[in-house]
Formats: sequence, structure tokens, C-alpha cells
Amino acid sequence: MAIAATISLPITSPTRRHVSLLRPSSSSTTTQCILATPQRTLKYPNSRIVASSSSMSIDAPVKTSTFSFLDRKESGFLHFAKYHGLGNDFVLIDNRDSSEPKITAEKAVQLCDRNFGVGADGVIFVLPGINGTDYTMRIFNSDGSEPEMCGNGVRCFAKFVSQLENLHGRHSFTVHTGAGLIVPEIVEDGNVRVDMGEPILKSSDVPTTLPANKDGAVVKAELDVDEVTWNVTCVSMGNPHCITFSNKESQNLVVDELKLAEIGPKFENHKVFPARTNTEFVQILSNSHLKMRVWERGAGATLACGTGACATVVAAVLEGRAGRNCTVDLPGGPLQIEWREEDNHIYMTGSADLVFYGSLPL
Ligand SMILES: N[C@@H](CCC[C@H](N)C(=O)O)C(=O)O
Repeated sequence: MAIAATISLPITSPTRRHVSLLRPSSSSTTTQCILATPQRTLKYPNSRIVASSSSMSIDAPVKTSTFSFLDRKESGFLHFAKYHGLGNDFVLIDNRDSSEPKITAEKAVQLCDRNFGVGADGVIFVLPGINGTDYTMRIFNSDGSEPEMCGNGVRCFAKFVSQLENLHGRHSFTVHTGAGLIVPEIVEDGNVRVDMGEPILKSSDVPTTLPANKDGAVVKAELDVDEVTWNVTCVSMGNPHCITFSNKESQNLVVDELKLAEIGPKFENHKVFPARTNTEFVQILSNSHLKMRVWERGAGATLACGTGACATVVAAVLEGRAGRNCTVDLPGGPLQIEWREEDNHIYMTGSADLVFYGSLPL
């Protein structure tokens, strides 16, 4: 069976850049890719390069527009776009014609594989809206589990929908998610500002079995992981987060020094988190500036986590470590987070960028 993938990169000039590769796979099937990138300088920017194990040739310029790519409907193929929000990357699938995701969780795991697939932290589906919303968002983590929400993902979702629907200028829409109603808005500079709703603090709803305070929240509770006692605050943004700023050895973590790959899984799978957890390790830089590294449930160390940044600011406020308006620096870049007192909602603002379009046989 032939394996074919077509990937094309949008750029701002009217002529699109493409590199096309034809090479036999290990089972002597064919893989075809069309690749281009707005960041990379290609040697032959307007040419089509065809390469195989035995030959490489350069064709005439290819003029596929982004819209014609998104309009592709050939059956038997999965057309997708890859986006990232601060390096937290996703395969986006136009699923507006059906309420059932076009691919299974198992297929999503294959797509997310960085060596044998497209490579991503998750796969996101744009489904028809329910409960009066414009759209529904569902997501599979790279391990195939399905989380309730994804903050960077919903910014990518908003940019993808804008392209699919050919929307321009400032606009917003309503999105049904496992965490309830989420409202992303594309603002003037192209960033996406998202009304992420209210944080959930009640311990049984996070969920965690850690001891709660008189308000039912877990704030600065002690948790033993890897023979160290950590102080943790637990917040759900629809999905569970465990946030730590300190442990018995350090009152303000130096996050670059942490061995994330060693301790991350121990938090994720700790028995006090019945639904597993995302974990944010946070360093306070000032009252309005935080630095965070994340170990994500179902995805491991990622370059950014939007729900995690929101949960972090809530935790910082609850612990009296920062104000309600913060810049959160993640390995992939900054997010602006506001936990607004008036409506108790959290507002997240950040970028979301297209990487390339692609097609795969189903
Ligand atoms: N990276 C995401 C969160 C994705 C879901 C998470 N791994 C979970 O299982 O809860 C974000 O930006 O919020």
C-alpha cells in the first residue's frame, strides 16, 4: 500500500513555496511530501523539488493557494494543518461535517510520533458546535488519552477556524469543550485572547485526594515525590493541574535546574491524582512575572501549556506570590494571563501559528 503525505507551507507572497520529496519507505512503499516553511530560507524558494533515493529534479513553480489546500476533499485522505502555540504543537483536522472525530486515538498516537509520524503534542478536531456554540473542540494527547481542554490548542483552533471560514479582522466565536464554554478572540495583532472561564478549586473536582483547606481548595499542601516534600496547589481549568513553587529544599524553585523527565512522571501518576495530572514547576521572577516548566499529562515535557499557565497564575495568587496580571515565561515563549476579579474568569493572550498543511492516506 502506498503511503503518501503532502505538506505545504503558506507564505505571504502570492507564490507558495514547496519542496516535494518522493522516497521509498522501508517496505518499498512511497512517501510523498510537499514541505515549505515561512521561516526557513529555501534554496529554490519558488520551485518544486522532487527527490527519490536515486534522483532529484526541480520542477516549475507550484501555485497551490492555502485556500485550495483547505478545500481539498478527496476521500481516502486525511487533510490537516499543523499549528503551534509557543512550540506546543498540534495536528488540526477539519471535522465540521461530522460529530465523530475522523481518526481514532490510536491513529492520533501514530501521527504525533516525532520519528514515524507528523510529530505533535496532540491532535485537535474542529467539530460542529453543540449547546448553541459555534464549534466543538476535541483533542487527543500524544499518548491517545483525551483531555478536557487545551489552552494553546484552542488558540491554534481559533486561527485554523478563521482560515477555514475565511474570517478577517477582529472576531470571536464560541467553542464547546470538555471544560465547558471557551471563547477565543483573534485580536488586531493576530494574537488570540481567550476567555478560559473560571478555575475550579474544589479538591474533589480537580480531582485530587490531597487535604483541602476550609474553602475546599488544596493550597500549599505537602506532597512527597522522589524523596522530596513539595508544596503544591491544585487547580482545574477543566483539566487537572498541580502547581509547585517550592519544596523543602528551596523556597523559590530554580526551574532550569529541575530534572523534569525524572520527576514529571512521578507527579503525573501520583496516587493523589486519580485522573493523573499536569504539573507546573514555577519560579517567581516578580509580582507579575513568572517562569514555568511543565510536565503534561499524556504528553510529557512540552514547550508550553496554556491551561497550565492559567492555573499557575491562580495558584500564585492563592499562595500570595503574585498579582492577578502576569506574564508567564514558558520554554516556547510568553503568555499574558489575567485572573479577573470582577467575573472570576481567566483571560489568556498569546500567539498561534501555522506551520504547514499536509495530507495522509487514511
Ligand atoms: N498543552 C495544553 C494542555 C493539553 C492537555 C493536557 N496534556 C491534559 O491532559 O490535560 C494546554 O496548552 O493547555
